[in-house]
Parts: sequence; C-alpha cells; structure tokens
Amino acid sequence: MPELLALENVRAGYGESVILDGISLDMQEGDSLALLGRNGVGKTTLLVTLMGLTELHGGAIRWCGNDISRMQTHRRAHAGLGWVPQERYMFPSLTVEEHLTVVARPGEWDLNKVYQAFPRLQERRANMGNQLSGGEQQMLAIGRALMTNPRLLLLDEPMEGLAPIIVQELARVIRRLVSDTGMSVIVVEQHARLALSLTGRAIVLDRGRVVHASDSGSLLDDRDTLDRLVAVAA
Ligand SMILES: Nc1ncnc2c1ncn2[C@@H]1O[C@H](COP(=O)(O)OP(=O)(O)OP(=O)(O)O)[C@@H](O)[C@H]1O
Repeated sequence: MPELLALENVRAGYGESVILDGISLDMQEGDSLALLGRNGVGKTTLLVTLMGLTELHGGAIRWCGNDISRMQTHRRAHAGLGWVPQERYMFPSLTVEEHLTVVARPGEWDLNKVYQAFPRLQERRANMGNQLSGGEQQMLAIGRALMTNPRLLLLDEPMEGLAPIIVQELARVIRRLVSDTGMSVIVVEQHARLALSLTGRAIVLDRGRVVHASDSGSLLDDRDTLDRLVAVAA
C-alpha cells in the first residue's frame, strides 16, 4: 500500500508556544489509528496541525508523497483530509440535507450512501441544524465529512457527551467504515477501549510526544500500560 500520510519530527503549537514536540508518524491507505492520551497532551493539536491550523515550528508533513507543511487549510481539505472537529459546527439556517449537499464532491460517498450509513439523518433530512440532538449532530458532522469523499477521516472525540446507546450506534458505523469500506481514519477518543476496538493501530501522546505505538489489539490487552498512559474512560 502506498504512503498516505507521514509526519517527520513535527514541532507545532499556537504562536510561540510549542505543544507537539517532535512527532513522527506514518499511515498507509486503509490504516485506522487511535490517537490516545490524557487531557491536554496535544491530541486535538495534532489533528488541527494536519489541517494547517497551527504554527509549524519544525519538521514536515507529507500527504500522498507531497510536502503539504505550508499548504492552506482549504487546499488540504480538497486534497482529501476530512476533518470532523470536536465542536461539530451546525448551521441553524440549513437543513440536514443542505448541510450534506453543499459540501458534496464527486466520489463513492453521496447522499444515498450517507443515508444508508445513518438512517436517522434521512428521517431528519428536513430538520434544521439546531433541531438535532447531540448524537444526530455528530452523525451529521461525520456524514458531511464523508460527502467530501475524503481519503483520510479525522474524528475528534466523536462520542463526547453522547448517551451510551448513541455511542454504540456511532461505533457500529465507524467500525463498518473501517472494515467494510477501508476508509483511513484517525480517531481521538477519551473512551480508549472503544477507540482501540475500532482501529488497527494506536499511538499514545504525553506532553506532545509519542510515548507508545503498537497495534490496537495488544494495547487493549495490556491493561497496565493502558491504565498508566491513558485515563481510561471505558
Ligand atoms: N487555541 C489554543 N491556543 C493556545 N493553547 C492551546 C490552544 N488549544 C489548545 N491549547 C493548549 O495546547 C495543549 C494541548 O491541548 P489539546 O487540546 O491539543 O489537548 P488534547 O490532548 O486534545 O486534550 P483534550 O482531551 O482535553 O481535548 C494544552 O495545554 C492546551 O491548553
């Protein structure tokens, strides 16, 4: 499989303050990665750095073999990075269907396929963005990213604040995305065990550095390491 994403010794942060302190990482097409660590260690900062929203102080980011370290955010999105931010950002004046269609780009994912993945969104197709539950908003945020036909989906705490039954529903969809469609995914998640059950590989950050990298299954089985490195929520 060809290289999809590579980070080489990335140092990045906000203005002068450096949060990510030498991150190296590589992913191939079809890889799924859990990005774990305690609060404030830099997980979100890593995702927003991939989107070009931080100050890069050193190192390089390669995407499909090209150096994108200085590329603008919207061009990264066009190049195939699909970001689902923690805040979800729904528009009160757009319907569910409008949220999906305005961002559509040609490819395998279209309205029908997103509705198949999230039947609840089809039921709510005429509702406005502010008339949705938290779980529905998260489904819409993921559906919207899929409509752009990304090559890599970046999910920032997709389960945050959701009821257990919705968490299970979303987990089923993400699992299918990874295993059936071969979508490449990075998942940041406080529910470490759940994230590990959805992905093939895992890295753990601590104070802006990678302190553990392994396949997800072996970290899931290694309760001591998991408890030591990650505040385990589930
Ligand atoms: N916009 C910002 N400006 C300045 N510092 C920031 C900004 N966003 C985050 N930080 C700082 O960067 C560090 C890493 O935060 P980040 O949100 O990446 O951590 P995280 O691992 O995603 O944590 P959490 O699980 O709490 O979201 C923290 O010290 C945080 O205070």
